[in-house]
Amino acid sequence: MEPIISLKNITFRYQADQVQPALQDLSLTVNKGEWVAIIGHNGSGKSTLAKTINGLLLPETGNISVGQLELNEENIWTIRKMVGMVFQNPDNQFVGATVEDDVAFGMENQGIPREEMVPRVKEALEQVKLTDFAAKEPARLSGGQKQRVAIAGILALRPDIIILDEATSMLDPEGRQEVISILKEVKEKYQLTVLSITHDIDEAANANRILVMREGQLMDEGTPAQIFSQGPNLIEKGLDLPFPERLKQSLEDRGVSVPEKYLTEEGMVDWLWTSFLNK
Ligand SMILES: Nc1ncnc2c1ncn2[C@@H]1O[C@H](COP(=O)(O)OP(=O)(O)OP(=O)(O)O)[C@@H](O)[C@H]1O
Repeated sequence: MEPIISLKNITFRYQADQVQPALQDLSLTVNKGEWVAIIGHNGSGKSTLAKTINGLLLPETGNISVGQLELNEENIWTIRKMVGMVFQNPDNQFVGATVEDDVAFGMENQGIPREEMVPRVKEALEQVKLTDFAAKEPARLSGGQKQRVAIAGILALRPDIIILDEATSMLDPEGRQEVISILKEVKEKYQLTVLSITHDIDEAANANRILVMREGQLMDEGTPAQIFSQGPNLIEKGLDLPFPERLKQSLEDRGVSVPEKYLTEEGMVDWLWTSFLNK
């Protein structure tokens, strides 16, 4: 496995006299092609972490590497090109008068020639399934469509890493699913590394690994199955319980003995089927 993001002993304070740093001696590695979800309560340092990775915030101690580069003032712009960020509020991310202008905006900023921009906008819109919306005003789109436009704008810049900072938290369930399914597709197609900060169980379930933050530090990490099987403790860690786990608890409360291992929804249906319905 090849590390693509590496943080070593990062401490960050917003004010010099802040007693509890936003990030405290934090070390972590994300491998190329991995999807890592970061969960944790409000204020645990997740957004701060995301902003240190592309140099929006500079830590007071520690080292950050992205790809082969150690983040410093000289290569901060190279690193920003490697890392695309999607933020929480879809309405704060628009600059273009139409969807295609918006997707092209980042490329204009990078001075990419027009003849290259045009096919890239087309491809990016195809990828997020919004080709028919190219000439529409962004304000007319749903929340999920707006976040897909934001993703298209990033894809057009050909990044190596996409960081989503609660990018699905303001969306309705349908919009959330749209965004998650697009992300899965583009991650595979472009071999991207994905870092998603989320409270949403479905989004976290797609990760290869979940990191749990508390008070600026990592307090736990594991596969989704390992983390989800912690049951009610998950709520403490900033996630809602997955449906099969909630169902297991209700059954247990009613005296039904349930498997200890984590069950996906499919696994739960199989188990219910074989345990009860066949009897
Ligand atoms: N601009 C700021 N100025 C001062 N303190 C800040 C600022 N932004 C965040 N903090 C503080 O830094 C700590 C970490 O905040 P951060 O936003 O990284 O947490 P988070 O886990 O992303 O929370 P949320 O889920 O609410 O976004 C918190 O104590 C927060 O109050």
